[in-house]
Amino acid sequence: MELVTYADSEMMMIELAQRLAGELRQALQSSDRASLAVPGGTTPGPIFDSLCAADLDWHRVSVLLTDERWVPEESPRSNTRLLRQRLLTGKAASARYLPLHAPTETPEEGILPLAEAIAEVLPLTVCLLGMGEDMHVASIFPGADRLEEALTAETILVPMRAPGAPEPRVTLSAAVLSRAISRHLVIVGPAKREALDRARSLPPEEAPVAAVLKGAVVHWAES
Ligand SMILES: O=C(O)[C@H](O)[C@@H](O)[C@H](O)[C@H](O)COP(=O)(O)O
Repeated sequence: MELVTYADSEMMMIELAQRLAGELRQALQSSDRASLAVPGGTTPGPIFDSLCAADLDWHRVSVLLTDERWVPEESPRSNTRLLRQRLLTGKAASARYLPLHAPTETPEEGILPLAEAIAEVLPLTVCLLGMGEDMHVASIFPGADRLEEALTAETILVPMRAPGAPEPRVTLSAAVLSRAISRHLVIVGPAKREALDRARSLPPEEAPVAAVLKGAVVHWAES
């Protein structure tokens, strides 16, 4: 992996948005379509605010989440809601959105058609990832019920229940995430930097992020 450090997170978010847009633009020069997977959580909002204004053929881009909490879109915990408010707006409003949530009670009941639609845009052209201090990536948590499947199976989408996650989740598998043509991990603060350093010498069962680090670019700002 490559580590890029920034003087402050505000600059990092702007530069990273430009880089992601540049990679998508370049991919669209040689392909009809490109795909972009992004995380939810609290970190990527400012990246979305810049990226949604990028000048590119958004109607040829499929956008999806790396993982979603199984909650209705009206919930403040919904990553879809974050995406609609801050990424799928402005110029990016014409992107094709591939949902990771369906109105069923459990993810098991709803994910099959979602996974079939995602299969059509693989491998991902560009994948942005976040990471938790517990070294989870997307919703692949240490101690989760289907951790092994998410780390080793060829499945596209895996339902997940984890001790640290208040509701069921659905996540792209490590197989899908690690095959993205371009992979970026964005983290802020000393605690996440320490977690990243720890993860580099741990097996993915203990530090799931380790499964996607090879060939990735990590972007870090102290604050
Ligand atoms: O839905 C989510 O929570 C995410 O996609 C998740 O993988 C996130 O990237 C990390 O938990 C970091 O979250 P923060 O950015 O909030 O620290």
